[in-house]
Amino acid sequence: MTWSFAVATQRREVASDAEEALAHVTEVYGEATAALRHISAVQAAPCSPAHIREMLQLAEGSPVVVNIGYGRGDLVECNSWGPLSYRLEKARAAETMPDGVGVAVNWRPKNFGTDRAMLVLRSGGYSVLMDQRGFYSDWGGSDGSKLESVSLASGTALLASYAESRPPLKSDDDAVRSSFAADGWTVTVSQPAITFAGYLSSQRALLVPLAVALALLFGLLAILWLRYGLSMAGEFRAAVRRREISAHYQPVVELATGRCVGAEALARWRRADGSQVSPDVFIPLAERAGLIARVREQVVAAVVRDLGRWLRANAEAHVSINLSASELRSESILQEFEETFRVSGIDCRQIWLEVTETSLIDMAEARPTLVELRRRGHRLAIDDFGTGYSGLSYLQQLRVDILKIDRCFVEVIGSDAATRDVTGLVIALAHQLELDVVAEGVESEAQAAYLRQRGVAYAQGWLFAQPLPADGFLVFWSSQPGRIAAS
Ligand SMILES: Nc1nc2c(ncn2[C@@H]2O[C@H](COP(=O)(O)O[C@H]3[C@@H](O)[C@H](n4cnc5c(=O)[nH]c(N)nc54)O[C@@H]3COP(=O)(O)O)[C@@H](O)[C@H]2O)c(=O)[nH]1
Repeated sequence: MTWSFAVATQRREVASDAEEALAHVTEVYGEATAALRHISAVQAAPCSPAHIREMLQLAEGSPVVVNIGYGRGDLVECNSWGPLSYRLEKARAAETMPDGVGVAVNWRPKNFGTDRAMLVLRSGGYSVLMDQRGFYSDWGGSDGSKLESVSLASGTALLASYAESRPPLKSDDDAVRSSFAADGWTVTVSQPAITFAGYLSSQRALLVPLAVALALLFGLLAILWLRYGLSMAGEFRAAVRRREISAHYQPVVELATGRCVGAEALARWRRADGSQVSPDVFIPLAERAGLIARVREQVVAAVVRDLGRWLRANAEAHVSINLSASELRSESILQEFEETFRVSGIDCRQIWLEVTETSLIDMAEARPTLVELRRRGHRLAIDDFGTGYSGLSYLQQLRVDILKIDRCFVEVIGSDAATRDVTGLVIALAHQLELDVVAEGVESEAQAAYLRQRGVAYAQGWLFAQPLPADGFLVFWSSQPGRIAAS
């Protein structure tokens, strides 16, 4: 049971107790009015022995009536115990109940004990005395419920006794209260409000085993995750050692003509069981294990092996390669690239280099490497543009050539999302900076049309092609009108 459910349940319980209390009050009152009706119908001479006997029998036979008195004027002449030898004034009825019976509340008769509070029902010459404690006792509420007050419609509350004066209510304490009114009566029932600590303790029998079960489950999951992570890390390390990282190529198309102009190389790792592991998993693993440079080196080797001939045959085509932040911190990549592209005969201008905004946070470390790579002819692209945390200050410190608009700005095109307008602003900004724009993650013709209309030069995404193995990419390239595959 949840906490809010427990609170609502308590409120419902107190409300139902209030209804029950009111039923009890009207029942008690009903017994007294029944006695009043009965005695009013008796034909005996007033205050005769027969009349007094009737009054005594009724009082003794009723659980709620204490005494019945009779008198023709303002004084009681006789009651259930006999004719009165002293002067006793009748209680004055201050209110009238819906059934027409006049009542005096909280009457304190001298000869019944000083703390007893009586309700007196007046009709004809009769006064029926009820002990008001009867309203408060045996009303049958739930455990912890207390009948706080019984009042008349006027608001006058009935004391249970003068010794134990119930009203006025304390309205500012920590209790849940409910009032119910009907037939000229209003009752208020209360229960101490459940506290959260009390709730927890009441749920202990359920919560303790649940907590233990959850702790065991989490422990087990942590162990499995750790073992999986460790085995995955070990497996990956071995795969890198065996040079098993390959590349797939996602075509980049020119939006104005629809023609493929190049590709993005995306690292791929196929495990021994044939399953592919997403780069979203193994690239962070490589970063943590200090293996990212070796992964990138294998991707570059794959590009040279897979597409070297094609690049040499198509001087205007390009392949872009992702660089990680850690690789920009050292200059070792410079020598490696220099050698690789010189030996393979690939023009550096055909190798675009993608870096994310976030990797440029430490510009002082990244800048020298990137400036030198660009001087050699590589084109620099800012990947996932708009999703980094670096602000745009890097654009003042580093000359770049291309902005790759992140998928999240493309997928909102045509939707009602608040970021929809940002897409247009990002494109306008890139144009203002005289940069080429590549839109990522284009999946629909409507998105392509929007981008084309705003002068975006290039796009990649499932609308055109998924990342393809080298063979598939070359088939895609040569199927374009006017394109020839490398022979
Ligand atoms: N440092 C390096 N990071 C790399 C390298 N290879 C990949 N990555 C990064 O891993 C991330 C996931 O890449 P991947 O699972 O390959 O996903 C790419 C595409 O498949 C996917 N994509 C392309 N088009 C669509 C599309 O229309 N819809 C859609 N839902 N997804 C699409 O996007 C990923 C390419 O993202 P990006 O690089 O931002 O262009 C990814 O962050 C890679 O960068 C690596 O060698 N080094």
